[in-house]
Amino acid sequence: MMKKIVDTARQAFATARSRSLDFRIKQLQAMKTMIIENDSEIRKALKADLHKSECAAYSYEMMGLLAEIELIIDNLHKWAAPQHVKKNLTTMGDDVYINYEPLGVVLVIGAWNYPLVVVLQPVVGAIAAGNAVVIKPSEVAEHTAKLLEKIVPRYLDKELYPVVNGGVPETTKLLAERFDHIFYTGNTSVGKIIMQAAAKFLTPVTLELGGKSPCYIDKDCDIDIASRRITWGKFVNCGQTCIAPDYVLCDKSIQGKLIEKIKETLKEFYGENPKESQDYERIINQRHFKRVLGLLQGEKVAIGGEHDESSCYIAPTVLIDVKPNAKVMQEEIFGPLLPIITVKDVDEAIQFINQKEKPLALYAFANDKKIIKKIISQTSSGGVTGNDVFMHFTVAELPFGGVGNSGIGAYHGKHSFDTFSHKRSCLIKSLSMEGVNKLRYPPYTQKKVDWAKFLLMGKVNKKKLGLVLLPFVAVVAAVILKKYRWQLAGRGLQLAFAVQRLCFKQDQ
Ligand SMILES: NC(=O)c1ccc[n+]([C@@H]2O[C@H](COP(=O)([O-])OP(=O)(O)OC[C@H]3O[C@@H](n4cnc5c(N)ncnc54)[C@H](O)[C@@H]3O)[C@@H](O)[C@H]2O)c1
Ligand SMILES: CCCCCCCCCCCCC/C=C/C=O
Repeated sequence: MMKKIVDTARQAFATARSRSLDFRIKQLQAMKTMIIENDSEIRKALKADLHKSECAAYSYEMMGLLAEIELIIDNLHKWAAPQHVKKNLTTMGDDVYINYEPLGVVLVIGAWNYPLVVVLQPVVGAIAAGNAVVIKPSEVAEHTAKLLEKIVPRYLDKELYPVVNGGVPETTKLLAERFDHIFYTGNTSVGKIIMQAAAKFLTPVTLELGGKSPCYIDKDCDIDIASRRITWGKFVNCGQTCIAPDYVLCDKSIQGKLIEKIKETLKEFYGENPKESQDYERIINQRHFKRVLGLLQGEKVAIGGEHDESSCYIAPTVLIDVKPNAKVMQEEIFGPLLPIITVKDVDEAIQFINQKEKPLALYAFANDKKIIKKIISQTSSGGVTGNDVFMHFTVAELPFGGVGNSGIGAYHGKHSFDTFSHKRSCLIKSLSMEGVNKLRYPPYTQKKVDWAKFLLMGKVNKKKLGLVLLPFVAVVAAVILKKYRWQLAGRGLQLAFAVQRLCFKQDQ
């Protein structure tokens, strides 16, 4: 069955219909219509999967997706146009450019935490670049997965963009097929399985993974503001956000104030009892509920800790005086627990961060921007936001992706288009002016080497410079005199090559 789906997509790609820019734009417009016309079904599915409110479903998933589609539609002609490049003296008369080409049949595998946007946003980039795309939503967010299987074929080309649902056995079968690119979003362990499967066919991969994103708070900082921003980023979607601040590093002297402010903010955001708030999500399933709860064991709870297995509810929870070797510090939390670890200064924080795998995001709060710049220059992470959380993710011009254990490659906006395109180097020469090529043909002489150095590397023999420069100056002048540009440019080039031939004759 998987073979048939992939073969059909490949045959559809071979018809070349996905290469037409008009076709790509129509498919992207159809996806936009799909989101708008199925607005309420999408919100219902996200509510059923993660208890997302209608507003959160729109602002954290649909809005970003619609913005991405619009950005790509508006820019596609510009991005897909051949990109002419700087030439050297031997290729001056040639057509030299980068051609953006689709890769072929791409597999997009999504995760469950933002199950609409993390599946469809890469698909938007892959369609924009002209590919066929096999879409594999996460089975863990089953309502959204089923909805996508139902609505995508109603709006998009069924052969080019099939949706495949299923769990590990189905995905394993899918991975046995040959793809031209695999774009995977999910955890690092499965990322390794994806890469192994891709290696069999030398298929390139983009791996959008996770990790423990640190958050440093300098003691010279507006704790009130920092606490509000961190509370938002940590507890939105019940902590199940790839770029959520995983843990806080701060001076012991500010720990008390931080807790007090987070407590106040939680009350403001979610009321006295977050369980009753429309805006507080749930853990995706019992397996993850048990996993997150297991990380609480033995820790000192300063805020929260309440939980209810039947509804997969875990209250926003803050842990204090957490030891660096605690269980909660050994894996990405991906739930509403915020451990605070005290450090004596920024250097100790940097050392702490650098002892761990490179995270997907890094946050630093400080009044003094130099401290933030110091952390940026002495650590590594997929992305950084200073004095806030998440915001680098929202800028389409910034590539979004990890580094090291947090991922390979990046996407968003033009970066998505690039990820799913092959940049093909193209050079088209005229069949005339063969004389110029003499220097590359044997028998070789030192003179020929000198000429090659001049023409390809710009290394100049000063004696000949004046003689050779003259005709090229003519070419430049011709370009300036637009009216006669082509005739004069042609004459100038002929003259330039004639002079070169003459020089050769003298040299031989
Ligand atoms: N970088 C990002 O953009 C981003 C976004 C969202 C989530 N994440 C990360 O994803 C993780 C959470 O997602 P998850 O991994 O629990 O999601 P998940 O369980 O939904 O798995 C992701 C996908 O991998 C597939 N899969 C699972 N096991 C597999 C196997 N053995 N072989 C082949 N395919 C398999 C699933 O079917 C699913 O489609 C976190 O680490 C989070 O940080 C990263
Ligand atoms: C009314 C609320 C508007 C808030 C908009 C902020 C958007 C922030 C986007 C964060 C989305 C994170 C998606 C993450 C994927 C990884 O897990």
